[in-house]
Amino acid sequence: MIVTLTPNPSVDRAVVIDALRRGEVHRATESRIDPGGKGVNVSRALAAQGARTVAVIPSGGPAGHLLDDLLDAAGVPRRSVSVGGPVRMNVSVLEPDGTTTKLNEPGPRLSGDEVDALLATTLAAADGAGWVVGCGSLPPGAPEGLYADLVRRVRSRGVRVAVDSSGTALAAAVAARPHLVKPNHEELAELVDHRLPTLADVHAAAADLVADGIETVAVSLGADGALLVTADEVLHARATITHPLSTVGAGDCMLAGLLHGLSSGTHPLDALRTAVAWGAAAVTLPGSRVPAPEHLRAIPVDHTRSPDLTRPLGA
Ligand SMILES: Nc1ncnc2c1ncn2[C@@H]1O[C@H](COP(=O)(O)OP(=O)(O)O)[C@@H](O)[C@H]1O
Ligand SMILES: O=P(O)(O)OC[C@H]1O[C@](O)(COP(=O)(O)O)[C@@H](O)[C@@H]1O
Repeated sequence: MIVTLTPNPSVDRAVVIDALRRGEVHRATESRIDPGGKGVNVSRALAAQGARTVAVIPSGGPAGHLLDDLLDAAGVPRRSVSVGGPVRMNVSVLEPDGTTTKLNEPGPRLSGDEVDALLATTLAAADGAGWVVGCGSLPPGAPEGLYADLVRRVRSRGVRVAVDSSGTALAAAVAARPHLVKPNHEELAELVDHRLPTLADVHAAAADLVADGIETVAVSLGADGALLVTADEVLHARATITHPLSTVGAGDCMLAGLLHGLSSGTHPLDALRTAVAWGAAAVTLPGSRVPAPEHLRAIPVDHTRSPDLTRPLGA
């Protein structure tokens, strides 16, 4: 069982237009809504593959009701904590060449009691879980150290804990030593405060985090796949997708596949292969739709225990 905490979930609207031009009226050719927020997507991806999960979210306002309904309709188990402010609605603008522009709202302001209720609900759900994962940005009112607090409290219960966030929330969480972090390329560069142009740079930054006490650092690298670093191994996997449709939620599907693989006790290389297959399958689907088992069959994944670290990224 994998428990996800998304302190700032969303209803995601994806609109397809021919090309984005500032200041002009655009007529969308397609649109869809999905339940959103990073941990919500991790739970959706797990549930779509028949894996056990529960999503802990704050729920308030009309978008909160819609989010609850969308999750119920998708068969994603949830524990919603009622909050006063309205859940946010995020918009992704998708262009036919694969460019995705995301407009993310800040989210509702949470009170101290609401934050405490979210943590308490997550800890209650964590009893007997394989992993707990805290994901995404923090809404206004949530303390910067929320994930660090989550990490300490989940660890003290003997449960494994992961964090997928960015900026100061990620930096604070890293100091509390989660078992696993999943930054993307940009988030890792921001965390270590310098550019990471090659796989060797990504490896060095990830290895430093491992040396600081994080067991597994998995860095998602978009079309360059993902690098997984532990004290013993450096693993790389990637899948080639010729026509990406939407990258929204790909990182979340990748993390879901990784945690699923690791909790099934497979070797980390197999878990990374699963992760990359789930992430790559997600980019072949519209909006933040998560892959079903049939979407994974057509995704061949190259994987290696000895990656060429001199390779520039984005080549
Ligand atoms: N254009 C792409 N081609 C193939 N795989 C992709 C592509 N974009 C993303 N992926 C897959 O999805 C995963 C997550 O994507 P990434 O963009 O790194 O995450 P995030 O959404 O967190 O920024 C990658 O590790 C990779 O497996
Ligand atoms: O919490 P943040 O950083 O604002 O991100 C939330 C948004 O990111 C998503 O979780 C998608 O994440 P990724 O594209 O990074 O995988 C959306 O569902 C959601 O709208």
